Order: sequence, then structure tokens, then C-alpha cells
Amino acid sequence: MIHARALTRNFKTKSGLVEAVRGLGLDVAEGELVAFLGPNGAGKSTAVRMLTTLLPLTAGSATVGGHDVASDPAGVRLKIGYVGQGTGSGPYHRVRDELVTQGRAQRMTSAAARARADELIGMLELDGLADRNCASLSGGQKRRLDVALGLMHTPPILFLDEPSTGLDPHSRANLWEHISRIRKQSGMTIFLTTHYLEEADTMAERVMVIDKGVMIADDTPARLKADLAGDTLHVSLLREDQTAAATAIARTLPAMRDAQVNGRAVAVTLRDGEAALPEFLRRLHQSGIETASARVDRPTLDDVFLGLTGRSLREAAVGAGMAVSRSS
Ligand SMILES: Nc1ncnc2c1ncn2[C@@H]1O[C@H](COP(=O)(O)OP(=O)(O)OP(=O)(O)O)[C@@H](O)[C@H]1O
Repeated sequence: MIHARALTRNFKTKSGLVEAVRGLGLDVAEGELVAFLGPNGAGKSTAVRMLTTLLPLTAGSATVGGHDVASDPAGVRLKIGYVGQGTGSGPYHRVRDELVTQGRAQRMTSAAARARADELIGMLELDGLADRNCASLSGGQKRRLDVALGLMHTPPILFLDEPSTGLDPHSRANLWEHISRIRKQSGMTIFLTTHYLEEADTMAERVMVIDKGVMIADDTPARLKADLAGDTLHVSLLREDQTAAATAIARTLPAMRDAQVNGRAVAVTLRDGEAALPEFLRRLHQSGIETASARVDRPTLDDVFLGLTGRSLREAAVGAGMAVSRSS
């Protein structure tokens, strides 16, 4: 549904050339929900704006819904809905009118636009708000209206650029409930950019990680975490003088990547921690090493980013003043 090859976009600025997107290649199949993840300024929005025909390509090529973004932008636009970062509704227009106007702009007949507007008002729980001015809606209601605007012409592909940024956890969960239900009903392909690591982890079937304009990972969240981060066993010993022996045993565990000592605690990073922990404890016991506590920590997508770049996506986001939350 979405294919890009060597997608490139440079910006000329007073301080020089900004290489926002550098030779990106990506493929999204029909019906997939893919999250595009990366720190502030990584090139996510620039890539999405090229794929949605809002920005010309410097180099490379892309097709969306079978249409070339450069030679057939009108064909692309008929196939996609786009929900950008800012709200798409005019403040002094009423909710239903705004939807109908959008439908008319998409060449729907007046009757079809009205019928679809009412359908989406129901689907996105905007009932009771249809005759209100858009300016009077809450943040969550506005975002749901933005999604409704993007869906007026029933596109098979939906681009969502940070759909839930700025929303409280309850409104975020509510927005996702709606998007998930609509997706289940329609089989829509969804391409989403987000700063919320947990949102990407739980909602997306595939995560693409972009950094400095380059794709650095592309896989399911589970595989990214298993391959690039791994689980961590935290085992606390009764005696500090046994940590060296415990670490030596840890290093013999299958798929062991790293072992660190901190006081009486040993932290072992490896693949499939749940399977490895009983074996580790058994070997420690056999060697006369007694343990006080043990647990397995699962990695997050931030651990994946840290493993790939040596930087924390969460800290990069917080440093840049962006909204990042553990809850999704
Ligand atoms: N119109 C523009 N002119 C000059 N530079 C730009 C322009 N648009 C984007 N850039 C630069 O391109 C780079 C990528 O920006 P982009 O907005 O695509 O990143 P992003 O990953 O979407 O970031 P964010 O998460 O903050 O939205 C940044 O360095 C940005 O400053």
C-alpha cells in the first residue's frame, strides 16, 4: 500500500542544508498498522508529508495506494486520509458542517457527504456535539473530529501524525479505542507517527525507527525488543562476596549478552529471561550461592533505541520539551 525507495528531502536554510530525510526505504502492506518512531527532528513528519503529497521529494520515489506521489498526487489524495499535528477544523464552523464541507472538497455529493458525516459522528462519539462550534470542543473531542475529517471519503489508508500528543491518558486511550474499532471494521492501513513509546508498542504491528533522517530498525515490537534489547534478570544475593562467582555462572547462560554487578545485585541481560531465570537460580543454588530476590525486567522500545543509538528516546523527547508518558 505504501512503498518508498531512497526517499530524500533537503531543506535549504540560512545556516546551511538540512538533510531531513536521507534515502528512506519502506514498505507497508495492506491492512497493516505501522508506527514511525523517532526523536524530535528525526524526519518523521517530513517523510509523512512527502508520502501524503504535501511536500515535494528532493530525490527518490514513493507510491501510495498504487499512485506515484510525484506524478499522480491527486490519485494519492483520493486514497488517503491525513490527520496532521495541528487541528484540521475551523474554530467557528459547526462540527457537522465542517465534515460535510470536507466531504464536498473530496468530490462527494451533498447527500453522500451528509450521510457519511452522520455516520462518522456516531462512530467517533461526536453525537450531541454536531451543532457545536469546533472551538468549543475539548482536546480529545477535537482530535476525534480531526480523525472523522480524515475519514470522510472512506480512504483505505490513514496517515496519523502524532494523533494523541497533548491529550491526557484517558482521552488518548479513548481515541485509540475508536481508531482500533474503525480499523477492525474497515481493514484500513494506518501509518502513524508518535512520541509515545507505549502507544507504538501496544498499537502497532510493526515499528519503524528513524533517527537523523535514516531508518535504523523495522520490525515487530516483540522482535525489536528481543533482538536489540533483551530481558534483564535482576538477582539479589545474600552475600556480596559471591557476586563474582554468580557473574561467572551468568556468563555461561544461553544467549547471554551482559552481566553487571551492583552491590549484592547481579543484572544479566539476555534473550528470553523468563526461561533463563529458573536455570540461573538452579545453577546458583548448586554452587552454594543463596539468593534474596529475583525478577525479570522486560525491555521497552526505549531500550531498543538506546541499544541502537546509545541515546534514550525518552530523554531526548523530554529534553526537547515533548510530551512523553509511560501510560498509553
Ligand atoms: N520547512 C523546513 N525548513 C527547514 N528545515 C526543516 C523544515 N521542516 C523540517 N525541517 C528540519 O528537518 C528536520 C526533520 O524535521 P521533522 O519535522 O520531519 O522531524 P520530526 O521527526 O517529525 O520531529 P518532531 O517529532 O519534533 O515532529 C529537522 O531538523 C527540522 O528542523
